[in-house]
Amino acid sequence: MSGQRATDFDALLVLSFGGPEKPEDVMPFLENVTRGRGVPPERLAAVAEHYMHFGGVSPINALNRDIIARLEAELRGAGIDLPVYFGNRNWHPMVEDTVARMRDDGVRNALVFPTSAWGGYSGCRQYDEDITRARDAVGADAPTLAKLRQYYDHPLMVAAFADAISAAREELSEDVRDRARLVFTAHSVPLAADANAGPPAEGGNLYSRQVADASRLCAEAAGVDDFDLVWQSRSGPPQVPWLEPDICDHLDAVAESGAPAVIVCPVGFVSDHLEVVWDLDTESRDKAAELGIEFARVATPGTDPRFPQMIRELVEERRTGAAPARLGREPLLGATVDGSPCAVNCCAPVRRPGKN
Ligand SMILES: CC1=C(CCC(=O)O)c2cc3nc(cc4[nH]c(cc5[nH]c(cc1n2)c(C)c5CCC(=O)O)c(CCC(=O)O)c4C)C(CCC(=O)O)=C3C
Ligand SMILES: [Fe+2]
Repeated sequence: MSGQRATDFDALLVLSFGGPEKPEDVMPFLENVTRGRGVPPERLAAVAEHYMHFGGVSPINALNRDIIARLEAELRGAGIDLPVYFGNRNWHPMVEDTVARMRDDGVRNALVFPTSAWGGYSGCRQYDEDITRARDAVGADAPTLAKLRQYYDHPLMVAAFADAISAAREELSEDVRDRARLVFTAHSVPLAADANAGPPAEGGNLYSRQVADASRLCAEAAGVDDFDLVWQSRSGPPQVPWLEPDICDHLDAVAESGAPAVIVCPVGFVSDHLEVVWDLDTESRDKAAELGIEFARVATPGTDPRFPQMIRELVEERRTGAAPARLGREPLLGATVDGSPCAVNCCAPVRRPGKN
C-alpha cells in the first residue's frame, strides 16, 4: 500500500460494462463479453441482431458519459476536488487504458464507482477482476483502486425508482391504473452463480436477495403493497438453470390473472442500456400488446438528479468512514481495494459449460 491515508483519494474512476458505438464494434464487443463464458453461438447471433436494431450502438456509453458530466458538476458544487475517469470492462474506453492514463496523470489513490449496485459474480466480483487486470496491465506504478460499496438500497436510488414507478403509472389509461400489476425485473444469472453470491458465511444468493430487498423497498416507497419479481435476458445453454420466471413468460400469468395493465420496473439496472431498450421496451412491450394488456416501463435512476448525488454521498461516506446510508436488510459488501475479494470465496466464479 502507499504511504497515504486510505481517505486521501485523488481521483474517481467510473467503471462500467461498455457497449458498442458503431456496427463494426458489435462482434468484437460481444467476443470480449462472452470469452470463456459458455454462451451458445445462436444466442450471440441473436444479441448481435438486437444491437443492429439500434444501428450497432448501445446506449450505455453515452448514458455513462452523461452521468459523469453531472457527477463532475455535483462534486464541483460540493467543493470536492476529484477528477473523474471513465473505464469499461468490455469496450472502449477500456479500463486498462484508463488506468494507464490515470497513472500518467499522476493519480496515486483512486476511488472506483461501479455502475452495478449489486453483489454477485457479474455485479461485483467481476468488477474486482477488472480492477486487478487493469492494475496488472499498468504495472508497478499503477494507482491504488478502492471500490465503493454496493448501493442497491441507497435512499436516493430507492426514491428515484419510487418516483419513476408513480410516473409510469400516470402513463397508463386512467381506468386501468389502479389495477395495474407492478413487476420488478433484473438480469437473470445462473442458479449456481447466485448460490455462490456473497461470502459463504452469509448463506449465498446475495444477488437475488438484494434484488428482492430492493424491489420491496421501491414498492413500499411507491405505496404499492403487492408486486412480482421476475428476471430477464438469460443467455446460457438451455440445460443450465437460471433465475426464473422470465419477464415474457410472466406476462402470460399477469394477463391470466385478469390484470388489465403492467408496470415494469427494471430495478436491476442503473441505466436504459440495451437489455432495457430491447428486452423490455421491445420484446416485453410487444408481448403485452399481444396479450391485450397496457404496458408502462419505469425509468431507470441514472438520469435522475439524485443519482450523481448518491455517488457524491458514497464518496463522502468512504472518506469520513460514516455508517452507510441505507434502507435495506441484506448484507452490503463490495468495498474492496485493488480487486481483492470482499471475503474468502466471496462470489466465487462458477465453472462454465464449454470451458475447461
Ligand atoms: C447481473 C448482470 C448485470 C447487472 C450488473 C451490471 O450492470 O454489471 C449485467 C449487465 C449488463 N449486461 C450487458 C450485456 C451483456 N451481458 C451478457 C451476458 C451476461 N450478463 C450476465 C449478468 C449480468 N449482466 C450474465 C450472467 C451473462 C452470461 C455470460 C456471463 O456469465 O458473462 C452479454 C452476452 C450476450 C448475452 O448472453 O446476452 C451481453 C452483451 C450490459 C451492456 C448492455 C448494453 O450494451 O447496453 C450490461 C450493463
Ligand atoms: Fe449482462
